Amino acid sequence: MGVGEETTTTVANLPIIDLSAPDRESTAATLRQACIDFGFFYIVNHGVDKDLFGRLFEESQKFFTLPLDDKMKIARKGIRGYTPLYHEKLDTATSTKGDSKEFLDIGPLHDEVRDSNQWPSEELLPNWKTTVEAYHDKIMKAGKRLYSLLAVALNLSENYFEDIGALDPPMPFIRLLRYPGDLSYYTNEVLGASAHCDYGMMTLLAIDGVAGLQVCREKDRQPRIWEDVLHIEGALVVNIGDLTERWTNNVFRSTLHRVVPTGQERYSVAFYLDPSHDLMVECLETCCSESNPPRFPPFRYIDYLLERFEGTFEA
Ligand SMILES: O=C(O)CCC(=O)C(=O)O
Ligand SMILES: [Fe+2]
Repeated sequence: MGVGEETTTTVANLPIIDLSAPDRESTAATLRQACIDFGFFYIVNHGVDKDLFGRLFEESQKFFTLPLDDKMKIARKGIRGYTPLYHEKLDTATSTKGDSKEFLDIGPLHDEVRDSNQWPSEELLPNWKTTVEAYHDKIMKAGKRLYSLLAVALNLSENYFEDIGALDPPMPFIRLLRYPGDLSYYTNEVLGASAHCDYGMMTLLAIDGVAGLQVCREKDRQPRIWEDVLHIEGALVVNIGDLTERWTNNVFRSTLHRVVPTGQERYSVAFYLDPSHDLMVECLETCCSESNPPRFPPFRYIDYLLERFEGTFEA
């Protein structure tokens, strides 16, 4: 767990945002406060039903249960495909081997790039692709609702992110993750996911009910205080990424988080809701003023993203 870090006993009391609530102004106000206080919240009534979550986790489990040779047939090329245990290290400040997790990244599914994805063999897993595509479809719809709610929460027009081309095209990634249950895969330094902030706009995370996810609200304070994020049946956990922190001039926070081992195997599915790679990101007009000037110069999203990836993957 690292020197100077406390073990956690408290539970993060994260706000719950109802995506289908009729009063959008009041939902947006709750979202704003959640992004200022925590950078993490739950969403409910998001349009992904229990049956689809069930099928998604079932297919995920089937993939990770395949022999390593089969999984390596779709080993990561660029930023898509399978990454075995210990090959990614989210906390680049530590000198140990990578995180104890394996995962499969499925990139955007719009027409021009959908063929760049690597899918498990249809003979081995006949329902895999259709299940992940169905999940992508539903969660992207939830993501678009979040985009407009976020705009309202920032005192911008509801279509703000669409109007500036953030969805032109959107570049979301689905990451299916498995953390081994056997504690011999971990050490004090090797966690399931080492402490990190997400890079992009927002992450919508489906977790399977096994504990392990923790947040640290004060990233610069030592020792770090970690709080457990509990699973709420049917809810997704959402967190703000560094891109949004910069976009909002640090008004919304991108919160440090990690996954610690519990002795139980754990599955999760992250949906990184990322904007168009060519998007120019500059401080939102509602987040700066003469007395509070922008803290970050404008940047093109892909340039920033590639910089963030540096050093996290083993060559
Ligand atoms: O598996 C989890 O619960 C967290 C995953 C995560 O933080 C990430 O993929 O960025
Ligand atoms: Fe994360």
